[in-house]
Amino acid sequence: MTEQIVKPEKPQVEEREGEHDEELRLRFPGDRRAAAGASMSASAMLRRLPHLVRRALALAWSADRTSTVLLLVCQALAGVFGALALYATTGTLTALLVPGPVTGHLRTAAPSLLLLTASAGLRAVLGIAVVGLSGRVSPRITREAELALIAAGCAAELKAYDEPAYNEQWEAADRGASTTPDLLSNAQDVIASTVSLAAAAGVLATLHPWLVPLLLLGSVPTAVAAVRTARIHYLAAVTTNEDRGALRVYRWFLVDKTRADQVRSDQVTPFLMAKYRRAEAKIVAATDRATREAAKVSLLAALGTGAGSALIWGALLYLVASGRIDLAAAGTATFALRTASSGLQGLVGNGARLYRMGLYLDDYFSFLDEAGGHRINRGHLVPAAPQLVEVSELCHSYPGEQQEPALRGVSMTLRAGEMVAVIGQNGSGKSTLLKLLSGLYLPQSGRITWDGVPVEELDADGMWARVARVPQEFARWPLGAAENVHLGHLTERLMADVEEAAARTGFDEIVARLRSGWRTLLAQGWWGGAELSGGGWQRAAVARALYRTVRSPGLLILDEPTSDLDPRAEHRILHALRGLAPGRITLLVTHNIANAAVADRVIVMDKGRIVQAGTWAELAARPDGLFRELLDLQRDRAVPAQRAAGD
Ligand SMILES: Nc1ncnc2c1ncn2[C@@H]1O[C@H](COP(=O)(O)OP(=O)(O)OP(=O)(O)O)[C@@H](O)[C@H]1O
Repeated sequence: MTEQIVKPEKPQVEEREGEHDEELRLRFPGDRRAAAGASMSASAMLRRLPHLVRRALALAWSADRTSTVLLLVCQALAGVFGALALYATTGTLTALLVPGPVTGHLRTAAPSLLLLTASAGLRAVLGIAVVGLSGRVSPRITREAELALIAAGCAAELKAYDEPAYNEQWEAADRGASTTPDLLSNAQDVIASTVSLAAAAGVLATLHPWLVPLLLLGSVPTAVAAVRTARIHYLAAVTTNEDRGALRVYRWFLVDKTRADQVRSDQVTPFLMAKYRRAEAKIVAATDRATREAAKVSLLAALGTGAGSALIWGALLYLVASGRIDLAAAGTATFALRTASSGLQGLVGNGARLYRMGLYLDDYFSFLDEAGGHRINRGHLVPAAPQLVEVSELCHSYPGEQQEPALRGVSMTLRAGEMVAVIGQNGSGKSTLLKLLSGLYLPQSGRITWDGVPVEELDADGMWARVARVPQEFARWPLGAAENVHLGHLTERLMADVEEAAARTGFDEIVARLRSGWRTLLAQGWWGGAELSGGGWQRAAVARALYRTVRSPGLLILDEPTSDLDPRAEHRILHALRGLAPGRITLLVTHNIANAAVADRVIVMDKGRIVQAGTWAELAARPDGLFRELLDLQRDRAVPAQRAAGD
């Protein structure tokens, strides 16, 4: 009998938005930033601009001094030659437009013509130099801005990442960083337009005193509209922050290698794509709204500008008709007016762009200064490896209305040479406790002291230098096998220490099977890269912590370090931990109650509290309590059917 092959149906996607269809929200709320942007008036921005331009110049300076100086010089000279060319043009026109034989006029106009040709030529050459130098400086500024942003991000306290506001500030700063090189070129354009406008206005002023005020009056609608539309677009960008953040997250989850298998086997693509489309639709709607609003403003401005033009050309006609200026002067004025209005338009357009960039850059530089208000700012005492760590009444809550406190009044004492196992159900606060003991979070209430000194008074880097840890979700660094162990912390016996740490976890056996051994890049998908098994990566993570103990850290903190390991590898690591225990404080979180027996003491956590403590044997001997319950459950492997059969 043959089985019929049925074409599988495409998975149906729930398109409806309901209570079970949550969108990514509130992680990137843009409302507060939008309010801040909306309240930043053009005059306030005008006051801040010199400061922002100075900082952008400082970035350019640190990126490439020579090119920055050359760029500024070339830009200034181009402006000067532009102005000279304009004066020479008006001189030429004045000489040519007077009545009489043209040959005579040509002779009179010759010096102006010569000046015009030379100035225009030099300006063109300088313009090319400016483009070339900008092309050189811009990518360097981008890199410099990016590095400064990354450094500021790394200088923030870990708790910042739990705050939605921090993510919002990071997003805004990231966008600001990408506008830094544009700010410089835009500032140059503003300078160039100003020079050209000033030159043309100078010419107009000599022809008749009315012309300049009229010209400026006529440009008011364009200027107001330019600033308003800049703000409209900025606000549209800011209020769609969370949706753009969501797009990035969906995109990343859909295309990243680490989840590629689940994307396929769970057939999640249509579902996430639908969410992607919904987020994108919101951005498009906001952008369309902004475009419509901006178009209305521009239309009104165009009407105003038209009226302004009519006014100035009417005034010029009146001046000629009433004999206040002659025909030659009128010709010159026409030319100067065209130059002036194109300079003015450039000034207004670039000024408005500068204003908009200023809003973004303000976000960027504020983040650099404060790391989103979370810059690490602790004491300066550099600690030695602690002999005694005391914890008293420690509490910790993560931000968010949904969150119960993760730790509620934890007290404990840890002594050098002691190994303590921490067990408890999921969410009982074990990892949070380890993060506080590692100095990654500071106590919100209660105290942690190292040899009597509160952790707030210790230098953060000095503290972390004393800690070796295996986090629950350890990094799979896209680095070489040896680099994955030493992470750039080089010891005198570098490879011997790396190999020794690896031998304690069995990572050495895995490396021995790699074609390029310790030099193998652990990043599949890159040339020469290799991928490890889950257990292989965990062995590397534990080897990394053990390598750090070579530099004698005082705390060895391991959060489920053997969860992915086979029994042989697990046994080897527990054995190694026991061997390393003298001389340091070792903390081991494990869900395998049997493994906790390697520790001198076991503490049991429940709902953020320590509910039991003692040696493994003492706790196991008690007839009740959470430890006993968890142990019994772990030992009970008879499924109900087997039990029934045994009855
Ligand atoms: N970064 C975070 N932001 C918000 N809440 C968090 C964060 N990390 C942990 N929590 C919450 O804090 C509580 C304690 O979490 P923790 O990870 O410390 O528990 P745990 O005992 O290590 O759990 P598990 O055994 O599942 O690893 C949980 O309710 C968890 O949802």
